[in-house]
Amino acid sequence: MKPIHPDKKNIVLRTEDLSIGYHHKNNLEVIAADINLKLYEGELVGLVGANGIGKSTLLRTLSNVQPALHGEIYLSDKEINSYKSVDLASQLSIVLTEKIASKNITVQELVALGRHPYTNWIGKLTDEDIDKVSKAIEVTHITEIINKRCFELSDGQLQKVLIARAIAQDTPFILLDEPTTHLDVYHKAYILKLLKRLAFETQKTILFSTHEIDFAIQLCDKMIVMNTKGFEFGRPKELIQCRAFSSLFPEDLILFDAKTGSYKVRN
Ligand SMILES: Nc1ncnc2c1ncn2[C@@H]1O[C@H](COP(=O)(O)OP(=O)(O)OP(=O)(O)O)[C@@H](O)[C@H]1O
Repeated sequence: MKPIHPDKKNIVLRTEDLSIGYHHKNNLEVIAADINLKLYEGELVGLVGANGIGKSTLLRTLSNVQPALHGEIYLSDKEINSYKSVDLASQLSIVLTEKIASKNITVQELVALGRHPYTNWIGKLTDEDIDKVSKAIEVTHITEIINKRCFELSDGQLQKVLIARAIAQDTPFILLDEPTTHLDVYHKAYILKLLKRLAFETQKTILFSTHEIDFAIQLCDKMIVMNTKGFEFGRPKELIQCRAFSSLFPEDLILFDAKTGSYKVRN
């Protein structure tokens, strides 16, 4: 597939003056403010930042799991709060690091749950649903484990199955919270390359949070770097040039090496 010229791509997610955070009794805890983002179709976007900086809070707010403190979120040009939940599920899929409620179901059944927004009230799958489930299983390379029950899976296998469920859901926008936690270095790269391929081949917009900053720099089209002063958004090369990664952590222990795009421990 040929890459589409950026000017011809549609905006899938847009935020206007978004503030995220929490209500504590009479106080507001603002985690980040003035977030103005535009994510286009076909982009793989990595969200990075130190522990507790607000990555999960941002992902939960963008997926309408928790309310924004201020500002607007537009998904496919429609304000996110104005979607009925079944319509939102056809626009947006979320992969969280949550435990599966019923681990007794098979991999095939779990992936098929991704078709839930499109099935009738008894959940009967049409030929199109079955086709989408098969394709999701194929692209995530989980064919060999489809009959396993979810409690039998390793963390890495389960992670791939949850991604397959999101692919079967076939939404223009996919959000993933730390999809590579618990994976070995090979499978971290495998999952991130799979997301990259998906964004490119299916023109979906994929936003994921990660602590694998060096992999994200190598693979992402754009990145969001959250820090204590706010956030920076752009192509990895531009972010390296404006020293966004250098100021991410205190420099007493580790230093960002702009040449290799990775952190080095100070001697
Ligand atoms: N449900 C909650 N109620 C109140 N405060 C919360 C809640 N969840 C998270 N926070 C606070 O919001 C801030 C951001 O947390 P968040 O989980 O978004 O960070 P994160 O960047 O995803 O962290 P990590 O990399 O450690 O997963 C933290 O100070 C956290 O204590």
